[in-house]
Amino acid sequence: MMQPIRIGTRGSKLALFQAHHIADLLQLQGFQTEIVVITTKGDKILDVSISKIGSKGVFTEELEEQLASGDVDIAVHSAKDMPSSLPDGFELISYTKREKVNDVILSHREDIDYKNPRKPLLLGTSSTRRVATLKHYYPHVKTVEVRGNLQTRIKKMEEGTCDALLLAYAGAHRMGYDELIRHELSLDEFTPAVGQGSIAVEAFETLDPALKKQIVAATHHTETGYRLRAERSYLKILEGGCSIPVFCLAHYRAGQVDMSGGIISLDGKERIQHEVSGPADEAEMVGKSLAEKVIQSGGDRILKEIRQQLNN
Ligand SMILES: NCc1[nH]cc(CCC(=O)O)c1CC(=O)O
Repeated sequence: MMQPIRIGTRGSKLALFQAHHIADLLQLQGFQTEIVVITTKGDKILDVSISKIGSKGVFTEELEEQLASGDVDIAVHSAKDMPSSLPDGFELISYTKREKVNDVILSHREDIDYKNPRKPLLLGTSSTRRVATLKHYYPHVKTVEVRGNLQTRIKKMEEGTCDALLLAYAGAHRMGYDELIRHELSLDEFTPAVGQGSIAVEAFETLDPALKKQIVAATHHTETGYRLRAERSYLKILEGGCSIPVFCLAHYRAGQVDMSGGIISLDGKERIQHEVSGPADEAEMVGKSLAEKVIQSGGDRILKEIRQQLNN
């Protein structure tokens, strides 16, 4: 009998949900699966903001060690959490069908009105993109850093740390918190982070090519793939780790990718955004052309300033 496909994942509820989703897709094609939980540095360090630890690899390093040693066949991640370049030999081989990509406001309270400057509001988030975007469009909204997994964040909100949380719809939905969603934020203002809403499968170069092909066939969503390739190519040039507020969203339409994306200064004062379109089978080129447009119109200066501010 064939060995089960060993799926490496972090142990958070969201990560396990995502790993089980991949397992389900593989089982539908007749594969046996086994889920292997791996603890990463990022799971252990809870008291320091990720933008200060340096985002690179804190949630992926241990998973990649086990991929390289062959202890697991694939690793499953939120596509959004994956750096734009992976270490040598590693590859994102598939992306699942993308969830709704919006950010949402989650709260037990029903009277959350983020648009009204006369209503004080304290939003919990730990994303520099979301904080800067709020400062830009809704400067009256106060923010407080709330870290940890979704369950921890909700607990902190219940303890009074904040009135509401600003999160990705995808995570809130996967964790079953739909009934707490009070607002779905517009994609024009809160353009999501690259890859938001899709689950990525990572493999090492030693994975058997025939098996790899079957895993891709079982888990990959072609349109999402074009969108994410375009967005990740944009991210690669902007070198935006998750601490740098770059944003980008690609849509797929009749063989084309249409992209909108940019960068926002940490204080929210400057926001650059551009749009590009191009053939989906040249998604990387399209992402690159968007990056060049953003860089040339002042994005390089904003990026430099952000790097300096984060290093202080
Ligand atoms: N930054 C953490 C993270 N990574 C992926 C998700 C949600 C799921 C997704 O976007 O695919 C979240 C939570 C959030 O941003 O609110």
